Amino acid sequence: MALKVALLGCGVVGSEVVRLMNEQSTELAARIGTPLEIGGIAVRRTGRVRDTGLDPELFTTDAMSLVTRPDIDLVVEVIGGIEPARSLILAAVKAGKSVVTANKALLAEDGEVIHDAARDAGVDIYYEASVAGAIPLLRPLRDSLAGDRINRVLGIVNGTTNYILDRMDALGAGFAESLEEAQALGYAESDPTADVEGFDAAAKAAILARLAFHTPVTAADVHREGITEVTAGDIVSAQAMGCVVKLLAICQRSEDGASVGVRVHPVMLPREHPLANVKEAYNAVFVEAESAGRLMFYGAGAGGSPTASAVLGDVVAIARNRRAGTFAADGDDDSVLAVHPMGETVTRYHVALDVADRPGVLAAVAEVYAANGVSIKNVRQEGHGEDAQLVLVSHQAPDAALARTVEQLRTLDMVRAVASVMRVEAFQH
Ligand SMILES: NC(=O)c1ccc[n+]([C@@H]2O[C@H](COP(=O)([O-])OP(=O)(O)OC[C@H]3O[C@@H](n4cnc5c(N)ncnc54)[C@H](O)[C@@H]3O)[C@@H](O)[C@H]2O)c1
Ligand SMILES: N[C@@H](CCO)C(=O)O
Ligand code: NA
Repeated sequence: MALKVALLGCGVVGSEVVRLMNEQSTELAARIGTPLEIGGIAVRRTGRVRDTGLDPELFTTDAMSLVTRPDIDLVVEVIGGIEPARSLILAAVKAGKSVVTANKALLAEDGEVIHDAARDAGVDIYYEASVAGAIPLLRPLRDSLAGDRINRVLGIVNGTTNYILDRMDALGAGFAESLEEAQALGYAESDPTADVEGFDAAAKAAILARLAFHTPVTAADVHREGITEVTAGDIVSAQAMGCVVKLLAICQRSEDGASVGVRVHPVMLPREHPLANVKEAYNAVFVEAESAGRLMFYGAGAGGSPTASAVLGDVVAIARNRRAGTFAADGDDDSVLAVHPMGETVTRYHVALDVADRPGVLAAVAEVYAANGVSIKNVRQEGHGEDAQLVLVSHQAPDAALARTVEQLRTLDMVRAVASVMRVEAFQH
């Protein structure tokens, strides 16, 4: 008997899922031990002629009836957004169907409800495509690393912003013109807010943190800063330190192990770090685990066919589970660690100050750092006379103390302007 798949959404990803299921039907059937068949495709409008080679009767606008149809075994949700995706997934799960979804926004907002429902119903929910597209990442975190203790995850999980920052680094271009170029090439959407403001990366950070630390984390727990304020001057400052600027999703266990911090913001990263060499719109995730050490996962984070590859991998995994008469309950959130606020997260700051080159300036600046309990790692001066710049890199300190330091530096008479402020990341050990 064929395994019947209901497809919800036939856009960029959905249409590639259809194409690959058709093209690889023989291989997929061999791998699963039974043929895969598309039982129905939910679309917003059925009017358009579709170039899928499929029976037009398969298309429906009634997604709810499709997901609960008794002959459907498995539902693939590639509509995106919160509703109706959430109601459709919950209805499918309650009707005993396993689900594959690429929907990071929904999983980051309401993942626990969906995972609990799947566990209660004894069905699978797989979502490899939701973070870093084609890159096998979530199942390695969930399965291969289940015997280890993960301390930190650093990820370039948004291709659009990586492309923009890469152009700024390579060409000295500004943010606005790099964004325009990304849009012209089809990397950035016409409304790029979710990417450039870090919402997309924050949703992915929540999903990664949940899997890495076995604890519930939602998008609301993630501190988020995008790249719209990164200037050509920041990039030059980074280059002067042998760094590149990257937008990172960072999920980090606190030193005492009692809590986790989850954040998305631009960082300066030394060029020798493997993530610094992730160019264009590629994604990569760097995992630091107690026993496994440093691991990196690299590849295409988006695009119809890479994302469909991850979706189909999940379909095969679920099909194999079904044949074995089992399902793989997702991370049972055994830890329930607190998520600490950004102010308590330990970070380091790079700060460049436009100052006049006069006696007492460095002392006054150093005093502000000292008053906030922040130790300076190194300081250098660029230029001289009225055009001097002091560049300071701090040791690690709570982010709140560093942010306070910068605010107080702004009020010093001898500081003409705070030219660049950015957190610095490096290898942890
Ligand atoms: N495109 C990528 O590279 C990529 C990568 C990783 C994850 N994803 C995720 O995959 C999902 C789909 O992304 P996409 O790029 O294919 O989006 P898309 O906009 O191209 O496709 C979504 C499709 O769903 C349809 N749709 C909307 N509401 C519907 C409804 N109620 N019933 C039936 N169909 C409906 C839309 O008409 C559209 O054709 C999203 O969750 C996205 O975050 C996409
Ligand atoms: N918009 C995302 C792709 C989908 O996750 C990116 O730029 O990486
Ligand atoms: Na992935």
